[in-house]
Amino acid sequence: MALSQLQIRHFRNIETASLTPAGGLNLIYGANGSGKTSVLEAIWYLSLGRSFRTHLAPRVIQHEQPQFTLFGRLEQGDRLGIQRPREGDNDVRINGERPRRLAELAARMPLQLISPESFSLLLDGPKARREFIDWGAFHTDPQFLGVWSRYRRLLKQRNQLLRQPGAARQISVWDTQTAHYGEWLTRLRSNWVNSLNGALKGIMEPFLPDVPIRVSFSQGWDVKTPLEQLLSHNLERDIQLGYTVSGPHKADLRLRVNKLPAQDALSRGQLKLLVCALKIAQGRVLSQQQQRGCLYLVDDLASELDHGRRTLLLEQLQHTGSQVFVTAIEPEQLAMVPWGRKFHVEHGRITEQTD
Ligand SMILES: Nc1ncnc2c1ncn2[C@@H]1O[C@H](COP(=O)(O)OP(=O)(O)OP(=O)(O)O)[C@@H](O)[C@H]1O
Repeated sequence: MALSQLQIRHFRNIETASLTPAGGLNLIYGANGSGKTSVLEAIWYLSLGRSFRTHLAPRVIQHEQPQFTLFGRLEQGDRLGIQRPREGDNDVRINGERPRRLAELAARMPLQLISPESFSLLLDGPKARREFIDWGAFHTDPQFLGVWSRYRRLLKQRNQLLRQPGAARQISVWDTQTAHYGEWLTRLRSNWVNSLNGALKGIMEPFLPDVPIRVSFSQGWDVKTPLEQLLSHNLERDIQLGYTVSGPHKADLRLRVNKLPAQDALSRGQLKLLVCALKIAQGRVLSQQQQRGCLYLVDDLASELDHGRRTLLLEQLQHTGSQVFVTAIEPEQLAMVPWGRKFHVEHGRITEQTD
């Protein structure tokens, strides 16, 4: 899966740009504030219908402009487009048609973002790690989205009923369904983490040799207890608290080094490498299971990494065989691999550079 064409109009400081990226490594370089991250943000927006920097979509529309437009063509021919006016919603098109769900965009263009903020995967609460697991389950199992949405709806309804006096009997009736979808969701997640663990071993070794990292799936409640039994057992407490305390909505990915949480045992550079290894492993399992890879967006690759680790990361990205977009301030910082294409960004203008 690769973008063979990208057009950006009135997005951040980019007035208009048209890129024909390489199927492999693409370098986007330029001074601070030139618009490099905005290119990655545009690709991300085109896949997910939102930014990774703000939840306020009008912020990404170029100042003084009424809307932005993004267009991408995938190598197998699909055409993706999004237009976003200051007032109103995204107008999304796939091959000229409005999709029923935004998720249809994401399904066509799986992305992994590695940025200086990616540490949050390890440092923040479990939500980011659940999303990380769910990314893989979503892209490899067509049932995932339906099962996940159903569980979320049932959980929301349960939490509403927990706050209604006298609804205990009604909750018990619904709990059979909640448990059914919750257990199903957990199986899909657990399958994904098992596959991920297999791929991670080989990837982690060159990144963090001699660091014994253990990755395990925590499903959100005691594995020995069936979910329906747990919900029934916790009902009184859940009513008192007004929400469902345990279940798949509390799932997490645990990363430990010698029994310590990874974030307490590793340096910042090592944490960045661990995040990179996890994201590269996600893409590898996807391509093994689906014969289609994901696209990697790597913002400010050089930060926190020494020359040897930068080389290693670039080589590992190259080995994925995926399309990769990397930003850097100085192209010389990343001259250790042959780049498919290089783009120079200056005050929002993007030009392809030939050596
Ligand atoms: N809505 C907008 N309209 C116009 N310009 C904007 C808008 N939002 C942000 N900008 C400007 O766009 C520029 C590009 O920002 P971007 O983060 O893409 O740069 P960058 O090249 O990645 O910088 P750095 O190397 O410092 O990370 C910034 O100067 C910013 O002030």
